[in-house]
Amino acid sequence: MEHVITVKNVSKSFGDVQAVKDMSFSVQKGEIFGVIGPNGAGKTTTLQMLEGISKPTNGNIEVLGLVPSKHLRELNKRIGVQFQATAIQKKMKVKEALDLFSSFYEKTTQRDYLIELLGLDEKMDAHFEDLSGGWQQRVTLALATLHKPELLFLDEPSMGLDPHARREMWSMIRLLRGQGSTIVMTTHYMEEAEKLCDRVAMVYNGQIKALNTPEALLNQAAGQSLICESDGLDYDDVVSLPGVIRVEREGGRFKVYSDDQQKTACHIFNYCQDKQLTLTDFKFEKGSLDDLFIHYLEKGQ
Ligand SMILES: Nc1ncnc2c1ncn2[C@@H]1O[C@H](COP(=O)(O)OP(=O)(O)OP(=O)(O)O)[C@@H](O)[C@H]1O
Repeated sequence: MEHVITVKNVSKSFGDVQAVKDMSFSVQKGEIFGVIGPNGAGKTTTLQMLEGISKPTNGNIEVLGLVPSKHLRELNKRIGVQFQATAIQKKMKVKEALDLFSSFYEKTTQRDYLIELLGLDEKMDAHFEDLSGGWQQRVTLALATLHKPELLFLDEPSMGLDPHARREMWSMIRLLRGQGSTIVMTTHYMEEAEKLCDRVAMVYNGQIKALNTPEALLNQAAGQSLICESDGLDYDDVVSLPGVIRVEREGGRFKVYSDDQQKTACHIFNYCQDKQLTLTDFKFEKGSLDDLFIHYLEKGQ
Protein backbone atom coordinates (compact mmCIF):
# COMPACT_ATOMS: atom_id res chain seq x y z
CA MET A 1 0.00 0.00 0.00
CA GLU A 2 1.51 3.31 -1.09
CA HIS A 3 1.36 6.06 1.52
CA VAL A 4 1.11 9.67 0.35
CA ILE A 5 1.13 11.08 3.90
CA THR A 6 3.02 9.79 6.92
CA VAL A 7 2.67 11.50 10.28
CA LYS A 8 4.86 10.24 13.12
CA ASN A 9 4.54 11.40 16.74
CA VAL A 10 3.56 14.92 15.75
CA SER A 11 2.71 17.57 18.33
CA LYS A 12 1.93 21.24 17.92
CA SER A 13 1.71 23.82 20.68
CA PHE A 14 0.63 27.44 20.62
CA GLY A 15 2.08 28.79 23.87
CA ASP A 16 0.38 26.80 26.62
CA VAL A 17 -2.20 25.29 24.26
CA GLN A 18 -1.30 21.84 22.98
CA ALA A 19 -3.42 21.71 19.84
CA VAL A 20 -2.04 18.35 18.59
CA LYS A 21 -0.55 15.70 20.86
CA ASP A 22 1.72 12.92 19.66
CA MET A 23 -0.35 12.12 16.58
CA SER A 24 0.62 9.31 14.18
CA PHE A 25 -1.23 8.13 11.08
CA SER A 26 -0.79 7.58 7.37
CA VAL A 27 -2.95 8.24 4.32
CA GLN A 28 -3.00 5.78 1.43
CA LYS A 29 -2.82 6.79 -2.20
CA GLY A 30 -6.25 7.17 -3.78
CA GLU A 31 -8.35 7.20 -0.62
CA ILE A 32 -10.78 9.76 0.74
CA PHE A 33 -9.52 10.24 4.28
CA GLY A 34 -11.87 12.02 6.68
CA VAL A 35 -10.97 13.84 9.87
CA ILE A 36 -13.86 14.42 12.25
CA GLY A 37 -13.92 16.02 15.66
CA PRO A 38 -15.60 18.76 17.69
CA ASN A 39 -14.61 22.45 17.56
CA GLY A 40 -11.09 22.96 18.81
CA ALA A 41 -10.14 19.27 18.42
CA GLY A 42 -7.04 20.08 16.34
CA LYS A 43 -8.32 19.28 12.82
CA THR A 44 -7.34 22.55 11.14
CA THR A 45 -3.99 22.62 12.93
CA THR A 46 -3.28 19.10 11.62
CA LEU A 47 -4.29 20.01 8.05
CA GLN A 48 -2.18 23.16 8.14
CA MET A 49 0.90 21.17 9.14
CA LEU A 50 0.26 18.72 6.27
CA GLU A 51 -0.11 21.66 3.87
CA GLY A 52 3.17 23.15 5.09
CA ILE A 53 1.49 26.33 6.41
CA SER A 54 2.65 25.59 9.93
CA LYS A 55 5.51 23.54 11.36
CA PRO A 56 5.12 20.81 13.98
CA THR A 57 6.62 21.52 17.39
CA ASN A 58 7.74 17.88 17.51
CA GLY A 59 7.60 14.83 15.26
CA ASN A 60 7.90 14.17 11.54
CA ILE A 61 5.58 14.67 8.57
CA GLU A 62 6.10 13.45 5.03
CA VAL A 63 3.69 14.43 2.25
CA LEU A 64 4.30 13.01 -1.24
CA GLY A 65 7.83 12.20 -0.08
CA LEU A 66 8.50 15.82 0.95
CA VAL A 67 8.75 17.60 4.30
CA PRO A 68 5.95 20.18 3.97
CA SER A 69 7.48 22.97 6.06
CA LYS A 70 10.80 22.68 4.14
CA HIS A 71 9.62 22.00 0.58
CA LEU A 72 6.56 24.22 0.41
CA ARG A 73 7.14 25.54 -3.12
CA GLU A 74 7.58 22.07 -4.59
CA LEU A 75 4.66 20.72 -2.58
CA ASN A 76 2.34 23.51 -3.73
CA LYS A 77 2.69 22.33 -7.32
CA ARG A 78 1.41 18.91 -6.34
CA ILE A 79 -1.28 19.60 -3.72
CA GLY A 80 -4.54 21.52 -3.87
CA VAL A 81 -6.06 23.37 -0.92
CA GLN A 82 -9.67 24.46 -0.96
CA PHE A 83 -9.97 27.96 0.45
CA GLN A 84 -12.90 29.02 2.57
CA ALA A 85 -15.43 31.01 0.50
CA THR A 86 -14.60 34.08 2.62
CA ALA A 87 -11.07 34.10 1.16
CA ILE A 88 -12.39 35.02 -2.33
CA GLN A 89 -13.07 38.67 -3.13
CA LYS A 90 -16.81 39.22 -3.14
CA LYS A 91 -16.93 41.31 -6.30
CA MET A 92 -14.74 38.97 -8.31
CA LYS A 93 -16.42 37.20 -11.21
CA VAL A 94 -16.09 33.42 -11.43
CA LYS A 95 -14.06 33.61 -14.62
CA GLU A 96 -11.76 36.23 -13.06
CA ALA A 97 -11.15 33.98 -10.07
CA LEU A 98 -10.37 31.07 -12.41
CA ASP A 99 -7.96 33.27 -14.43
CA LEU A 100 -6.23 34.53 -11.28
CA PHE A 101 -5.75 31.07 -9.81
CA SER A 102 -4.70 29.65 -13.21
CA SER A 103 -1.86 32.19 -13.21
CA PHE A 104 -0.47 30.61 -10.00
CA TYR A 105 0.16 27.27 -11.66
CA GLU A 106 2.46 26.18 -14.48
CA LYS A 107 -0.19 23.90 -15.96
CA THR A 108 -3.96 24.06 -15.63
CA THR A 109 -4.68 21.02 -17.71
CA GLN A 110 -8.11 20.37 -16.31
CA ARG A 111 -9.66 23.83 -16.38
CA ASP A 112 -12.15 22.99 -19.15
CA TYR A 113 -12.92 19.62 -17.61
CA LEU A 114 -13.66 21.26 -14.24
CA ILE A 115 -15.89 23.93 -15.77
CA GLU A 116 -17.92 21.16 -17.36
CA LEU A 117 -17.84 18.83 -14.35
CA LEU A 118 -18.91 21.53 -11.91
CA GLY A 119 -21.37 23.14 -14.35
CA LEU A 120 -19.61 26.51 -14.00
CA ASP A 121 -20.22 27.58 -17.61
CA GLU A 122 -23.48 29.30 -16.78
CA LYS A 123 -21.94 31.16 -13.81
CA MET A 124 -18.75 32.51 -15.41
CA ASP A 125 -19.92 36.14 -15.32
CA ALA A 126 -21.56 35.96 -11.90
CA HIS A 127 -19.97 37.80 -8.98
CA PHE A 128 -18.80 35.48 -6.24
CA GLU A 129 -20.99 37.18 -3.61
CA ASP A 130 -24.12 36.57 -5.70
CA LEU A 131 -23.63 32.80 -5.77
CA SER A 132 -25.43 30.45 -3.39
CA GLY A 133 -23.33 28.53 -0.85
CA GLY A 134 -23.40 25.44 -3.09
CA TRP A 135 -22.07 27.35 -6.11
CA GLN A 136 -19.43 29.10 -4.04
CA GLN A 137 -18.18 25.70 -2.85
CA ARG A 138 -18.05 24.49 -6.47
CA VAL A 139 -15.93 27.49 -7.42
CA THR A 140 -13.50 27.05 -4.51
CA LEU A 141 -13.25 23.34 -5.39
CA ALA A 142 -12.40 24.26 -9.00
CA LEU A 143 -9.78 26.79 -7.83
CA ALA A 144 -8.11 24.11 -5.69
CA THR A 145 -7.97 21.54 -8.48
CA LEU A 146 -7.07 23.53 -11.63
CA HIS A 147 -3.57 22.01 -11.67
CA LYS A 148 -4.85 18.43 -11.18
CA PRO A 149 -3.24 17.96 -7.76
CA GLU A 150 -2.14 14.52 -6.61
CA LEU A 151 -3.42 15.35 -3.15
CA LEU A 152 -6.39 17.56 -2.32
CA PHE A 153 -7.14 19.10 1.11
CA LEU A 154 -10.73 20.07 1.79
CA ASP A 155 -11.69 21.83 5.04
CA GLU A 156 -15.43 21.28 5.61
CA PRO A 157 -16.30 21.06 1.88
CA SER A 158 -20.04 20.84 2.42
CA MET A 159 -20.43 23.16 5.38
CA GLY A 160 -23.70 25.07 5.18
CA LEU A 161 -24.96 23.21 2.11
CA ASP A 162 -28.49 21.83 1.94
CA PRO A 163 -28.79 18.01 1.73
CA HIS A 164 -29.16 18.04 -2.07
CA ALA A 165 -26.18 20.35 -2.67
CA ARG A 166 -24.19 18.28 -0.17
CA ARG A 167 -24.83 15.11 -2.15
CA GLU A 168 -23.80 16.87 -5.36
CA MET A 169 -20.59 17.94 -3.64
CA TRP A 170 -19.95 14.31 -2.63
CA SER A 171 -20.32 13.14 -6.25
CA MET A 172 -17.85 15.79 -7.38
CA ILE A 173 -15.36 14.78 -4.71
CA ARG A 174 -15.76 11.13 -5.78
CA LEU A 175 -15.15 12.10 -9.42
CA LEU A 176 -11.97 13.95 -8.47
CA ARG A 177 -10.82 10.89 -6.55
CA GLY A 178 -11.71 8.78 -9.60
CA GLN A 179 -9.29 10.91 -11.59
CA GLY A 180 -6.47 9.86 -9.31
CA SER A 181 -6.41 12.47 -6.53
CA THR A 182 -6.07 11.42 -2.90
CA ILE A 183 -8.40 13.48 -0.72
CA VAL A 184 -8.00 14.53 2.91
CA MET A 185 -11.01 16.35 4.31
CA THR A 186 -12.42 17.56 7.59
CA THR A 187 -16.08 17.39 8.35
CA HIS A 188 -18.57 17.89 11.15
CA TYR A 189 -21.17 15.73 9.41
CA MET A 190 -21.16 12.10 10.54
CA GLU A 191 -23.25 11.09 7.54
CA GLU A 192 -20.64 12.61 5.24
CA ALA A 193 -17.86 10.70 6.99
CA GLU A 194 -19.88 7.51 6.72
CA LYS A 195 -21.00 7.80 3.11
CA LEU A 196 -18.04 9.52 1.48
CA CYS A 197 -14.85 8.60 3.31
CA ASP A 198 -12.88 5.38 2.88
CA ARG A 199 -11.31 5.82 6.32
CA VAL A 200 -12.12 8.18 9.14
CA ALA A 201 -9.95 9.53 11.96
CA MET A 202 -11.89 10.71 15.01
CA VAL A 203 -9.92 13.51 16.62
CA TYR A 204 -10.58 14.83 20.08
CA ASN A 205 -8.39 16.93 22.33
CA GLY A 206 -5.51 16.90 19.82
CA GLN A 207 -5.38 13.10 19.62
CA ILE A 208 -6.73 10.43 17.28
CA LYS A 209 -9.20 8.39 19.32
CA ALA A 210 -10.21 6.01 16.54
CA LEU A 211 -9.12 5.43 12.96
CA ASN A 212 -10.75 2.93 10.66
CA THR A 213 -13.20 2.41 7.82
CA PRO A 214 -16.70 3.75 8.57
CA GLU A 215 -17.99 0.13 8.62
CA ALA A 216 -15.45 -0.93 11.24
CA LEU A 217 -16.16 2.17 13.35
CA LEU A 218 -19.88 1.45 13.12
CA ASN A 219 -19.30 -2.12 14.29
CA GLN A 220 -17.38 -0.71 17.22
CA ALA A 221 -20.24 1.68 17.95
CA ALA A 222 -22.77 -1.14 17.56
CA GLY A 223 -21.22 -2.95 20.50
CA GLN A 224 -21.80 -0.03 22.77
CA SER A 225 -25.46 0.54 23.38
CA LEU A 226 -28.52 -1.37 24.40
CA ILE A 227 -32.09 -0.41 25.05
CA CYS A 228 -34.08 -1.62 28.03
CA GLU A 229 -37.48 -0.66 29.32
CA SER A 230 -39.17 -1.31 32.64
CA ASP A 231 -41.28 0.84 34.95
CA GLY A 232 -39.16 0.09 38.02
CA LEU A 233 -35.66 0.78 36.64
CA ASP A 234 -33.71 3.21 38.79
CA TYR A 235 -31.37 5.59 36.93
CA ASP A 236 -28.64 5.59 39.62
CA ASP A 237 -28.67 1.78 39.83
CA VAL A 238 -28.38 1.38 36.05
CA VAL A 239 -25.55 3.94 35.79
CA SER A 240 -23.56 2.04 38.41
CA LEU A 241 -23.84 -1.38 36.70
CA PRO A 242 -20.48 -2.82 35.47
CA GLY A 243 -19.36 -1.58 32.05
CA VAL A 244 -21.89 1.25 31.87
CA ILE A 245 -20.45 4.53 30.53
CA ARG A 246 -23.53 6.65 30.11
CA VAL A 247 -27.31 6.34 30.31
CA GLU A 248 -30.00 8.30 28.50
CA ARG A 249 -33.50 8.01 29.95
CA GLU A 250 -36.92 8.74 28.55
CA GLY A 251 -39.56 7.69 31.10
CA GLY A 252 -38.98 3.98 31.78
CA ARG A 253 -36.95 3.55 28.58
CA PHE A 254 -33.19 3.55 29.00
CA LYS A 255 -30.45 3.73 26.38
CA VAL A 256 -27.36 2.30 28.03
CA TYR A 257 -23.88 2.88 26.56
CA SER A 258 -21.43 0.27 27.68
CA ASP A 259 -17.78 -0.75 27.33
CA ASP A 260 -18.89 -4.37 27.32
CA GLN A 261 -22.38 -4.86 25.94
CA GLN A 262 -22.68 -8.58 26.86
CA LYS A 263 -21.53 -8.09 30.44
CA THR A 264 -23.84 -5.11 30.97
CA ALA A 265 -26.78 -7.07 29.50
CA CYS A 266 -26.21 -9.89 32.03
CA HIS A 267 -26.07 -7.39 34.88
CA ILE A 268 -29.31 -5.72 33.74
CA PHE A 269 -31.09 -9.10 33.69
CA ASN A 270 -29.71 -10.02 37.14
CA TYR A 271 -30.66 -6.61 38.50
CA CYS A 272 -34.22 -6.96 37.20
CA GLN A 273 -34.50 -10.46 38.67
CA ASP A 274 -33.26 -9.29 42.08
CA LYS A 275 -35.68 -6.37 42.11
CA GLN A 276 -38.46 -8.47 40.57
CA LEU A 277 -38.86 -6.04 37.69
CA THR A 278 -40.40 -6.99 34.36
CA LEU A 279 -38.52 -5.84 31.29
CA THR A 280 -41.05 -4.72 28.68
CA ASP A 281 -38.39 -4.21 26.02
CA PHE A 282 -34.76 -5.15 25.60
CA LYS A 283 -32.52 -4.98 22.53
CA PHE A 284 -28.99 -4.38 21.37
CA GLU A 285 -29.02 -1.25 19.30
CA LYS A 286 -27.03 -0.66 16.13
CA GLY A 287 -24.81 2.26 16.98
CA SER A 288 -23.99 5.26 14.83
CA LEU A 289 -20.83 7.27 14.35
CA ASP A 290 -22.58 9.95 16.40
CA ASP A 291 -22.78 7.53 19.32
CA LEU A 292 -19.12 6.65 19.04
CA PHE A 293 -18.20 10.30 18.75
CA ILE A 294 -20.21 11.23 21.86
CA HIS A 295 -18.67 8.27 23.66
CA TYR A 296 -15.20 9.77 23.14
CA LEU A 297 -16.41 13.24 24.05
CA GLU A 298 -17.91 12.02 27.29
CA LYS A 299 -14.85 9.97 28.20
CA GLY A 300 -13.20 13.39 27.85
CA GLN A 301 -9.60 12.19 27.63
N1 LIG B 1 -2.72 30.28 15.96
C1 LIG B 1 -3.17 29.81 17.12
N2 LIG B 1 -2.82 30.37 18.28
C2 LIG B 1 -3.24 29.89 19.47
N3 LIG B 1 -4.07 28.84 19.62
C3 LIG B 1 -4.48 28.23 18.48
C4 LIG B 1 -4.06 28.68 17.17
N4 LIG B 1 -4.63 27.86 16.25
C5 LIG B 1 -5.36 26.95 16.93
N5 LIG B 1 -5.27 27.18 18.26
C6 LIG B 1 -5.91 26.39 19.34
O1 LIG B 1 -5.60 25.02 19.09
C7 LIG B 1 -6.71 24.19 19.35
C8 LIG B 1 -7.09 23.40 18.12
O2 LIG B 1 -7.63 24.32 17.15
P1 LIG B 1 -8.05 23.87 15.66
O3 LIG B 1 -8.43 25.11 14.93
O4 LIG B 1 -6.99 23.02 15.09
O5 LIG B 1 -9.33 22.98 15.96
P2 LIG B 1 -10.42 22.45 14.93
O6 LIG B 1 -10.60 21.00 15.27
O7 LIG B 1 -10.02 22.73 13.53
O8 LIG B 1 -11.71 23.26 15.32
P3 LIG B 1 -12.92 23.84 14.40
O9 LIG B 1 -13.78 22.66 14.07
O10 LIG B 1 -13.58 24.81 15.32
O11 LIG B 1 -12.29 24.48 13.19
C9 LIG B 1 -7.81 25.10 19.87
O12 LIG B 1 -7.73 25.13 21.27
C10 LIG B 1 -7.43 26.45 19.29
O13 LIG B 1 -7.92 27.50 20.10
